[in-house]
Amino acid sequence: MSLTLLPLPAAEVLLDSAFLPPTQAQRLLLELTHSIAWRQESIKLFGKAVPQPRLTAWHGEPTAHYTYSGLAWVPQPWTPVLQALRTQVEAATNARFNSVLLNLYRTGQDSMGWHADNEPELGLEPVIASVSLGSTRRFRLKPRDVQQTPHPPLTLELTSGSLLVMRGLTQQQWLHAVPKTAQPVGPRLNLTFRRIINT
Ligand SMILES: O=C(O)CCC(=O)C(=O)O
Ligand SMILES: [Fe+2]
Repeated sequence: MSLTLLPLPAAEVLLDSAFLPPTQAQRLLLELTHSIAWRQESIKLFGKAVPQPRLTAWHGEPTAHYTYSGLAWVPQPWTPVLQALRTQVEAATNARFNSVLLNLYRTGQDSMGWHADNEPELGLEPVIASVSLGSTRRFRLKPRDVQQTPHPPLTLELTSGSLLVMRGLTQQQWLHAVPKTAQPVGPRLNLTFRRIINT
């Protein structure tokens, strides 16, 4: 399959719903669920530590320092499985990545709020490549400023083995989220490949 550009103003969002064969996606889901040292990090909200509603892990080159939601992340080293997937993602996107953030949404109650991946370490127009494994979850996108970018919010169903790419102005002009769902859903594992620019 191949990446298809979505017709959005002031954004470059591409989706390949069949990036990985279902058997590889299933194998990766099981392998990563068990081998990654998942952690539930807390973020500080009004001085109070609030646990994030998902499990996370961060792997990459030792030089790829990163601050995320006020947390200083020390990357774990690449594993052979993550390296192999990175090679596949680099070939499909024609981009280079030096780190990957992993998110495990255990149930429909796990989620990610509205945000942009616009940390200075990522540069002005980052390429972010997102691989989804396991249960389908809704991925929401909306303009940061609807006056400036008139477009209604949209929802993508990110299925197992899909590849979503955000690049160009997407992180400057748009926000994205993975909302909670009341539907009974199994675990979903998401990997976002990133390039950290250390200045
Ligand atoms: O789980 C997803 O699809 C999105 C993850 C995400 O937005 C992030 O890690 O910044
Ligand atoms: Fe994000």
